[in-house]
Amino acid sequence: MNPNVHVIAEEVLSDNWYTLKKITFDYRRADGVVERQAREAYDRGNGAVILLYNPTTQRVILTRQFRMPTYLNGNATGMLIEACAGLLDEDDAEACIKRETEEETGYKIQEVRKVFEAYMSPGSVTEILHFFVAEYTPTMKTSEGGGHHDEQENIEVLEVPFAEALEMIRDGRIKDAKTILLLQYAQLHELLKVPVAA
Ligand SMILES: Nc1nc2c(ncn2[C@@H]2O[C@H](COP(=O)(O)OP(=O)(O)O[C@H]3O[C@H](CO)[C@@H](O)[C@H](O)[C@@H]3O)[C@@H](O)[C@H]2O)c(=O)[nH]1
Ligand SMILES: [Mg+2]
Repeated sequence: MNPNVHVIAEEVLSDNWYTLKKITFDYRRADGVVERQAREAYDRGNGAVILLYNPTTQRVILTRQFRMPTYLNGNATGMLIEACAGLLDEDDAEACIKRETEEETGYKIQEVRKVFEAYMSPGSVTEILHFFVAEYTPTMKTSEGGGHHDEQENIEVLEVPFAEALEMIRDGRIKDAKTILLLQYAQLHELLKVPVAA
């Protein structure tokens, strides 16, 4: 607990699919002056994301789906290429990401490795995201994937050469922060080889 923060009031502004609150609080600045502030916070729970990579074929598994908030903000088709991800429910992050991987991509994976956690939009969204990587092989593909039919997910599964995925960051075809973080993690830690450009 932070002794410089004293919450005065919490008001629920919206409680539909997720929850938007307005928090009024007193904040003691470094110079000792106490200021009253208000901040809105959107709580949609926490999430997990995973990069599936195959060191033999030098490929990664990504997904493509429609994301309305991006459609509202400059993404002409609303389609977004992302690493497989999902919101946590009662399960822990590792169990959640294994289940989500099977639902969305059709790969049934046993071994995952957690690499870091990050707040993705700390000024407005409460969510912390758990980042994973895992190796996949063609034999792990047990179904088509595509996401939950009940949840109208319509997720397309893409298998992309790693070098091309990195190129897609540079040319703007990949514009999702969690996906960029994981692809750059893979590059930094040499999970896959990137051919040296001629
Ligand atoms: N009806 C309705 N459904 C919603 C709404 N918001 C989300 N959903 C549905 O709730 C489900 C959530 O699917 P998940 O796969 O669990 O989550 P995600 O949306 O892929 O979230 C992942 O990506 C986010 C964006 O990068 C991350 O923020 C999140 O942590 C996670 O990694 C999806 O079927 C989505 O359509 C809503 O307002 N109304
Ligand atoms: Mg998802």
